[in-house]
Amino acid sequence: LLNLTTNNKVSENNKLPPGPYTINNILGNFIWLRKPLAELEHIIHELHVKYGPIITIYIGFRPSIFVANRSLAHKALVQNGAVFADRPTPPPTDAVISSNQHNISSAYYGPTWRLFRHDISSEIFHPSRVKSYSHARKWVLDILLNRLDSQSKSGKHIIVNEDFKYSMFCLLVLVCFGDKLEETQIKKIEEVHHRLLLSLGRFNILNFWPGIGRIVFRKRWEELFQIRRNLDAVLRPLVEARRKVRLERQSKVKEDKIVMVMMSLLCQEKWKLSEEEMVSLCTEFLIAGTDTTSTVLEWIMANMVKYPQIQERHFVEIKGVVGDGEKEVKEEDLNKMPYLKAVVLEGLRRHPPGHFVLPHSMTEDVVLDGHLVPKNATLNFMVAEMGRDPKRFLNGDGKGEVFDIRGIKEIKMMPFGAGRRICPGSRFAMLHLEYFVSNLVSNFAWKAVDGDEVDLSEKLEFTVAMKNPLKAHLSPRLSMVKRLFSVAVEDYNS
Ligand code: HEM
Repeated sequence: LLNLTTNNKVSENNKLPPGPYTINNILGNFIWLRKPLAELEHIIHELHVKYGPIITIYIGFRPSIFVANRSLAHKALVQNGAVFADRPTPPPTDAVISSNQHNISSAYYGPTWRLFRHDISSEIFHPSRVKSYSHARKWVLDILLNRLDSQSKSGKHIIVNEDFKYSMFCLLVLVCFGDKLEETQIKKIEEVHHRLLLSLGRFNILNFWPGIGRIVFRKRWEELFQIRRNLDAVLRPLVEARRKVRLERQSKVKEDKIVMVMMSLLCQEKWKLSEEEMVSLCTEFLIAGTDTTSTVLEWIMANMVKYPQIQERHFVEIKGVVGDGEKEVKEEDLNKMPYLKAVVLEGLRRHPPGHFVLPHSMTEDVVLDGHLVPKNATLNFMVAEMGRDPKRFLNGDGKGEVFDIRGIKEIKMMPFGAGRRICPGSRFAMLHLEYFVSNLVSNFAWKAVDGDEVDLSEKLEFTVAMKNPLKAHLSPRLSMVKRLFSVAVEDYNS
């Protein structure tokens, strides 16, 4: 019925979207596999200019189709969401970390994915639940402000990216395990995840002819298994401890409902997870949420430093909402700040942490824009390119319609993806971005380092990060009373 009504029916006339390689050749595959991702993005852009908004290349042994057009993305992901919501079989190295697709991002579009996704959306990312982690956000904000404050006292500039990453990581650890862990414990968990992220690129080659690769690249495989063992070693004790707490609390169901965190969810009988699988889901949660959010935070603050008028306008907005003398911007204040929301959206539009979404695949052969999109292909979307449309997100008076980041009616940009596989943490991430940006501006005046302009060039790490990390001078903001007092003291002294 869907095929008939949307004209997606495959006929013999439908061919793969155009592209440079129409036959699946081994040499071609190898060339693509050896290209760094950043270079690949540039080449795919050039191919779109030459062949149009939907193209095919061969990466690995199957056709890879790329879409660069927002309305085509909407047609696929939103209007025909179910057909385009599958994931390709992950490469063998991914299976080691994801415990054979026992996580949300790599699971096929089927009952396991539906169960994970439904529960995590309703129990962890539901607006009321997201609100209930406000104590965690305040705790982490205080850690971050204290770190920045003590560094700012030295009078030297600060490089903030490690502090941002650490804060986001602490926040997610708290939402994952429900306890304030010791700093040494958090550091250990962070270290193994960091090591995993750093090594991911090196493991790509293992997926090319994995059979032979197991012999030729024996040491690198061993390195991957060692990372998996390290993850197990730091996370399993926490998983076991949480399981115990849950057993002890079984008679007090209500209490457990209040402290619903990721681990409570994983321990549910219906999920039937082994400890190894729980570790994989925790790792996915921590990895998916940390670098993505902290990178965008750094990009937004970099723009605030480079364009002081944006920082000033937001500071005036803060003063209009929280009042003088009050430094903390509370979560309930955020909805009264349309300019802040526009700044965060603009940050996501210009600097999405992923320039592509995760690879999609199709549940059946289907037609998109007159082209065949076969079941065995992978499909991806040019997120960064789509966002470079020069539209802005603030309506004239700042009080108009709220911008829909999920792109249900129309996709204007898609930093979180769109449709059924849209990032389930998008609301959570947006709240964190707004809360941290606003409090960072409210507590400190951010200034560029003399002679060292903010450089907005990009570098591909796990996310697309700043090539030259943000450096800034931070000076604590004073309230009006304190400001008048310090001027009076200065006058008196002089
Ligand atoms: C600024 C922050 C973030 C950005 C820009 C972002 C972006 C994305 C994107 C582009 C996808 C792929 C969508 C697709 O394949 O079509 C995704 C998937 C996902 N994200 Fe996020 N994300 C962010 C934060 C988070 C956070 C905080 C979490 C959780 C703690 C999270 C968890 C996930 C998961 C589990 C998936 C897989 C969804 C699925 O396959 O069904 N993300 N995200």
